Amino acid sequence: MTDQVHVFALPMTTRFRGITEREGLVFAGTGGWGEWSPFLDYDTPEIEPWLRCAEEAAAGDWPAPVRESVPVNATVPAVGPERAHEIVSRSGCATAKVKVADPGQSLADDIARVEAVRDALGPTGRVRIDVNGLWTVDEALAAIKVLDRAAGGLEYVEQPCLTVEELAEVRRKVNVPIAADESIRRAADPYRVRDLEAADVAVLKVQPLGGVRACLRIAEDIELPCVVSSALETSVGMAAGIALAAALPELPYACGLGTVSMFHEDLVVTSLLPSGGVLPVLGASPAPERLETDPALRATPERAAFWSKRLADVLAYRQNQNGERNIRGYGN
Ligand SMILES: O=C(O)CCC(=O)C1=CC=C[C@@H](O)[C@@H]1C(=O)O
Ligand SMILES: [Mg+2]
Repeated sequence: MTDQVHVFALPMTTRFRGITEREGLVFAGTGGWGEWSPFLDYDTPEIEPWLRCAEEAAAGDWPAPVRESVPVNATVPAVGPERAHEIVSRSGCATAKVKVADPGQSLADDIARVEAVRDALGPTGRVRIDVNGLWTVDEALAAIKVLDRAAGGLEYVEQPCLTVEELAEVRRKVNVPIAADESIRRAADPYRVRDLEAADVAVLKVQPLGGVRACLRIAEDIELPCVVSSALETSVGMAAGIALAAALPELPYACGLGTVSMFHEDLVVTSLLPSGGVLPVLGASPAPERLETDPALRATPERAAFWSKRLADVLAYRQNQNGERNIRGYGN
């Protein structure tokens, strides 16, 4: 791996998505820096679009923004009510997304967390929940009713169940809007959500879905209001999510792009952390300056070797698929 590709490992302030450390790699291109940081449990075919997003950023090939800042929601992991209240109060955001249905936790834990978030936001704030597909339809119908009351009204429920068919059934039976996340970014056909009338909102994550331009095409074709959400990127990769939120013709929801706050350290000196509930739109992704000054942010040689092989595997997969061997716009 040449010296323009750096593997990072950042400790997180709290467990989220089952991890407490975030790994990935960044590489320089002619127009900026790309971050390629697919989750470790994703296989080779699924992580290829993540690389296309990083290549687009490194090439500086983002479409023009239509706004200068984007509204951001606070993100509340499956923590206790006191910590949840603190996260939201400190965020400066008027919207909060609350993780619920975390394995090993109870509905009572979720109720307490959601009630604390409502208390922190006040009556005009917006509360959404994210289930990551972990409820059955019956569990969803019961839990949504209870959590809608606990929240003083939910803005929407993200991915209450695993399948598109289950989302559609829940949507027909509840009065709370349904947002589709995994049913879009992990689906062979992201438009089944539209075809089965399974959601009211489409969640777009720029890395899993292959970049800003790819997401704009999905947004145009899926015929649903869209919200942008991160894949827990550092500030280098977060710039791409902001670029997507900045380029969407309509942006009716605060975006889940405040997750750099989950890292103890960041790759850039001026982290992309929301101020007053918004993030500024950047023309290009920022350079990971701190990798030069703080070697502790770099991954171990063993992990760097893991990521080097992961990159080689996805490039070999790409070659088998369509004959391209190198990172687009960047020779190895
Ligand atoms: O949308 C947000 O508020 C933050 C991002 C977020 O919730 C997620 C990021 C990546 C994977 C998941 O853990 C989760 C999600 O499902 O949206
Ligand atoms: Mg989600």
